[in-house]
Amino acid sequence: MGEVSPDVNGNSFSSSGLSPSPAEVEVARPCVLVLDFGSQYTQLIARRIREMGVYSLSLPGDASRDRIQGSNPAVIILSGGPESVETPGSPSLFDGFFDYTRANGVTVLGICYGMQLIVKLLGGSVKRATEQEYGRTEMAPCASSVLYGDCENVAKPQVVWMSHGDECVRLPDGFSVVARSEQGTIVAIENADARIYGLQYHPEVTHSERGMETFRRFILEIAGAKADWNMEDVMEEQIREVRRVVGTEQHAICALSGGVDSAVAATLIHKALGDRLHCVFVDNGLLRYQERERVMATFERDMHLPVTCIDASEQFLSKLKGVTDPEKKRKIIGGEFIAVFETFALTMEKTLGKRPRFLVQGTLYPDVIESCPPPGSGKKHSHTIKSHHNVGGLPKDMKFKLIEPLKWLFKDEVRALGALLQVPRSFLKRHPFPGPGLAVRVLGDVTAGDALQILREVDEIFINCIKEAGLYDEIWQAFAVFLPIKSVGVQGDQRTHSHVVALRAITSHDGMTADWYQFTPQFLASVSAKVCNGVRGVNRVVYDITSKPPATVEWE
Ligand SMILES: Nc1ncnc2c1ncn2[C@@H]1O[C@H](COP(=O)(O)OP(=O)(O)OP(=O)(O)O)[C@@H](O)[C@H]1O
Ligand SMILES: O=c1[nH]c(=O)c2[nH+]cn([C@@H]3O[C@H](COP(=O)(O)O)[C@@H](O)[C@H]3O)c2[nH]1
Ligand SMILES: NC(=O)CC[C@H](N)C(=O)O
Ligand SMILES: [Mg+2]
Repeated sequence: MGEVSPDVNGNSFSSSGLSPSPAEVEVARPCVLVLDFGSQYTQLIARRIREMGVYSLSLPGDASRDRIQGSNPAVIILSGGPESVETPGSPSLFDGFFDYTRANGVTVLGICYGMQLIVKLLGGSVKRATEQEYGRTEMAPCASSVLYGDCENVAKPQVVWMSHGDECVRLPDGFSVVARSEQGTIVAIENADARIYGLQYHPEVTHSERGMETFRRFILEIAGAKADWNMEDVMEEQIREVRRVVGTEQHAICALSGGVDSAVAATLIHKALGDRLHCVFVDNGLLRYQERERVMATFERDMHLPVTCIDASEQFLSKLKGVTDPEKKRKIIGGEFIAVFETFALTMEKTLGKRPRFLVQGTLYPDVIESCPPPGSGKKHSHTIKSHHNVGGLPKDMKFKLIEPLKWLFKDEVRALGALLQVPRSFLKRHPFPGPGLAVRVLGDVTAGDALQILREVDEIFINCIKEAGLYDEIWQAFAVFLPIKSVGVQGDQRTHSHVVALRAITSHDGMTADWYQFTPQFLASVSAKVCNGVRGVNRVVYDITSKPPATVEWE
């Protein structure tokens, strides 16, 4: 474990040992192997397995027989993916895959695309569905299966999370249907003799209410995997790894944002490097109401980390002037962040006598997944959903080597690691705030009119109302969005033609799937009144009632 491998930008980083690079896969220890067909959830599957204390790796879906065999899988999970199995050239398994699994007693589970692939390859049929299913769907087991605890849950409905447009319409010989959705779609299949199972929905996402129960039964009972892997080793492993990569002389800069991830990353790296770590917080002009003052005060008071604050707001905003394309905005912001860090490194060189060569970022796995396929994750079939500023938004020629100790972790794992590292609770409880900040919440040109100012005021009112109602901790993330449209209103008997703002609040565990938060109508009414009364230029407030999928959390 712990090879230095090139990251998405061609720089070096220390891989965490949680999701090894291909070079690290030559391990004889039996594992649960996730074969990746480009799902947004591949690492989530691997992570769910880690939560069960079971060792897990991932490889590309079309990996060769030798590569798969070399990783010694006791169980193979075929992930979902954006392609259709009916499209010529769509990713598939090596020839003779099922002969191999049968001969070696490997248990197989296909999820979504993975299930469709099983059905197609073994002689059943998959078609474009008349009704696509995205997000919340109700289904019920229709036959006794260990997946659902034998007879116990037959005919009992459960809410599951779907994301598919194709469906299995005829099963291969030896397979039976064990669950259907409320509209009759086949959502679970099995061939217990051949040890092959399939789920059309995503048991790995927390919004599938009993998904983990089913997933657990599959891994532990049906496949009989061993639970002998310990997540607490991660911290020690990372500290050792960072020391190895940075050595005893070099210095590192840590980009601190006031958010959970960078606070945890900084604490971890501080343990490894001590005062060779130099933290920097950037005011990019896209921060929330009084964010800079609040964050700097918290760093000093609670974290006792020396942090330099750099005001680069004019630099960011001038580059963003007139830019409306969301991906362009993200790339500009990623580039400007690095430009600021490089200038800071030069300043540090004057006092230290050497330039810090490493940049620590609190990048998480969801940032990476949605930005681009990371090497070593086995992902090469995924679509880019958005380029997170700290991953897909970075310039190719940057001079730092990246250290991203949380790169294979999800938010809730980071919070758990933070608690282990005694990061103050005030940090761990904060809602996530994206690096590109309000730029992805002002749709269109960020610098147009007083959009940023209006958004800051609306956001502050909304968050304060949530805090006053005691709801902050049960909501995963809440914010306002500035829409580049105006609507007609009547205020004080006068006709107004003013801005519309949207409010969004979600529940989630890891940012990968989310549901909208169900406020009471009274709460929404009071926020709406406060916003229209208190913020000049706004005469209409709407509430976003879309889950992820089909929407993402941020609007851009
Ligand atoms: N204003 C900023 N100044 C310096 N670094 C930043 C800033 N905003 C973001 N970053 C860097 O980008 C990384 C990714 O941002 P992201 O918002 O995902 O994480 P976070 O801010 O640490 O945590 P959270 O997701 O809880 O807000 C951060 O961990 C940090 O390293
Ligand atoms: O560091 C970040 N850099 C980014 O560029 C970025 N874009 C989105 N987010 C946050 O990630 C989570 C998932 O958001 P999306 O569903 O909008 O992709 C949510 O918590 C988002 O706020 C970002 N974080
Ligand atoms: N999430 C998935 O795996 C989707 C599989 C396939 N692309 C479909 O739409 O049915
Ligand atoms: Mg943040």
